Amino acid sequence: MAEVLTAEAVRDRLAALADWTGDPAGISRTVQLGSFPEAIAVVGRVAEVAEERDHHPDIDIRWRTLTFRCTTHSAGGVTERDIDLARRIDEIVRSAR
Ligand SMILES: C[C@H](O)[C@H](O)[C@H]1CNC2=NC(N)=NC(=O)C2=N1
Repeated sequence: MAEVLTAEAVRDRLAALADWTGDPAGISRTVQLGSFPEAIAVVGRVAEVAEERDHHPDIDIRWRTLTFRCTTHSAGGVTERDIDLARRIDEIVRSAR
């Protein structure tokens, strides 16, 4: 099972993920899309990636604003799997804008 990163390791990884904040309990990013359908399309693409990886972010949907929170529930905190998922979410958001 993936190990929970230390606070220092999370800070280190977040230095390369400019839009994300967090700590060993979880990392999150809020993003506003152009419209509700665009936001839902992003959620759909993130859902595909999450299913492929069997690793799922918590997602809050408020009209066209999405908040993604990544933590590994089975490990009780942030692991490298969450860092990888955050990078993929960034790619999906980038290509949707
Ligand atoms: C059985 C299956 O592997 C688990 O339930 C997966 C599914 N997706 C998951 N996603 C996340 N973020 N954390 C988990 O611990 C997790 N567990």
